[in-house]
Amino acid sequence: MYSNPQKTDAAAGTAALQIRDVRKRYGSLEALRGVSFDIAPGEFFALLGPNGAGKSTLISIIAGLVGADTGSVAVMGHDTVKDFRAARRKLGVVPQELVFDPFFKVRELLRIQAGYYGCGKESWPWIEEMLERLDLASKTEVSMRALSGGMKRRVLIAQALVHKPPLVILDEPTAGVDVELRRTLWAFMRELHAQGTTVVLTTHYLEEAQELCSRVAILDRGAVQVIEPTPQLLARHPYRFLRLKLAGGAQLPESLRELVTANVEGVMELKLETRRHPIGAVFEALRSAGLAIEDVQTREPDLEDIFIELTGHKAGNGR
Ligand SMILES: Nc1ncnc2c1ncn2[C@@H]1O[C@H](COP(=O)(O)OP(=O)(O)OP(=O)(O)O)[C@@H](O)[C@H]1O
Repeated sequence: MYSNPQKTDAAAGTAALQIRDVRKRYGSLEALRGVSFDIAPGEFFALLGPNGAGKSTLISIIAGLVGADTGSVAVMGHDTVKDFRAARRKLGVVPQELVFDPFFKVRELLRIQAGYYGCGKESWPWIEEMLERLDLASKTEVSMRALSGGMKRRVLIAQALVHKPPLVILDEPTAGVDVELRRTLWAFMRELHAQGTTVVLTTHYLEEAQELCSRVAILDRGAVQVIEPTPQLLARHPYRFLRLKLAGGAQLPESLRELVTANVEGVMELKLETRRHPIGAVFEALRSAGLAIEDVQTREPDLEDIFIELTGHKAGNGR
């Protein structure tokens, strides 16, 4: 079983991840402009942002793969530069890119990876458990180069977890993967989280972040725009959406047209600010214009709406 990796660190009150004023330039481009935040042990945290926001740069700095120009990062209290080895042992990163050694077989690769962290045969039962859980049991003797993209991603996930790190960072783990792997991965991560693992996730699928993560940071142009518990972020926007289809394909009265945010085959979506446009007033305007409603639905704003409002970008999964 996966023993609780968090107990000692949580008891000591140490942040799982502490980021202090991290800056990074690539030539004239400021990829990170002074990023600071903490993640507490046991959080399921979403790091979101449009393309180019700086998420992967920040993750590479946390993993010690890229150096920050200034600032510091500590994983479970271990500085990622001064105390690199200890910090690295506390961290598992599932990278966005499929990077692997093509010649190793799956089980062999995982055992070697465990060895890098100083874990010997005592880690083998955990490796076998992960092979089962990630549906890799039939691939243990297959070499990496012969695996499909989805299977390679499963191995990368196992590779990141091989030393049972208390902090796991997943960089776009579900980009381009099938529904089955997505389900397997989230069930597995939820279980590890329930046992004490701190999880940080970047994703363009905001419904995943909304469902899984208790707190969200939105990074944009190298800076943290917002960092809040998910329910608070969802609740602070005083509007809702009304989807309407009018009988006979009729058009809306002039006074309501400015509220339309989408119109697909006669189904219109209106964004209603709760105070300025009470729903009753919309129905009243339709009734006095002699218009009949064929279908109606309301929808609360979700993380995707809030992301668009804050960054001016779609997160990437469309709707
Ligand atoms: N090695 C590099 N050399 C030069 N510029 C880089 C390098 N790595 C990243 N950048 C630039 O830094 C900015 C931040 O990139 P980064 O990959 O961190 O963003 P991201 O939020 O992870 O984006 P995505 O969601 O597309 O992965 C981008 O403008 C990118 O082009």
